[in-house]
Amino acid sequence: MAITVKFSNPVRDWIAHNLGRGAEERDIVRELISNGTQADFANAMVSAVAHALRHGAPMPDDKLVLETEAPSAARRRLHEASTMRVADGQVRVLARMARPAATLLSNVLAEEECAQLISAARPRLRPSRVVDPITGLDVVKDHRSSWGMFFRPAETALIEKIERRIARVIDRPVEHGEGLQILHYPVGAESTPHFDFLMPVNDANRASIARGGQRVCTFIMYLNDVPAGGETTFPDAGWSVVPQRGNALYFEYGDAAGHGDPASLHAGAPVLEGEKWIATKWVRDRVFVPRGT
Ligand SMILES: O=C(O)CCC(=O)C(=O)O
Ligand SMILES: [Fe+2]
Repeated sequence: MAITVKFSNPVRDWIAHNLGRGAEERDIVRELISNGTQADFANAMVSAVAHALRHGAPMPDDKLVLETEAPSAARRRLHEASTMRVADGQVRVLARMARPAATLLSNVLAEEECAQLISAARPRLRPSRVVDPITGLDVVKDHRSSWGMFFRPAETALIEKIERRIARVIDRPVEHGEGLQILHYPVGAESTPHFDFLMPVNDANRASIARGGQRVCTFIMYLNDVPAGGETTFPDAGWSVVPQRGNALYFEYGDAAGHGDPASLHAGAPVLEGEKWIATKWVRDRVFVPRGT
């Protein structure tokens, strides 16, 4: 069974125009969502136009036919036990979510490890860059932006130890992980709604997918307590996770056919008081080869 949604031609042309300028699909989806389009539809509209452009197929005209069957929800891979033994401790499961498939964990990082990650990252932080959905250019946003840096895989003994622990918890090979990213959000900074999976609409994303396949899951570790704000929110699911030092949020979005789950749309809410530090590990379908190696 399928449903038909109205898809006005000016919106279609606006999407095609931005794809043609090299804007990322996820940024165009985000822009549509912030203008009131439901996430599933925004995703479907942008995919339909991108598909037509890529294959020289006719553009959708005035309407879009969607299969009513929901994209298969990512299968939750974390096992059912309430605790998981790792080399140097025990990770505890606090909560689970069916869609997006997600698990909230505590006792993932020790207080000392959080402090060490922050002090190793601090001198290497750079303003986070985003792709402008209109121009497709990589730009530093404004004062609301976060600051970030990447560690190389296994860069130090501490990073290697944490990467092995994550691999054990999520039951995927350590080699499938991208380098660990540290993000720092000062007061007022946020991360607007986005998907973590990569849309193969520009050269950078296609090259990235070629270096390890699609992203399939995300593991966010909270390095400090945030006095107010800074939750990781899932607008479609109506769920938000409060940052607490040492906890981690795991969520999945890859299905067997390599499609991202639209329910995995997420954001970092503005920090209202204090600051927020997180460490994120994005995990690929295959062995990830870092750029320039
Ligand atoms: O800041 C957050 O809580 C979300 C971060 C995020 O979306 C990411 O690292 O991919
Ligand atoms: Fe994200």
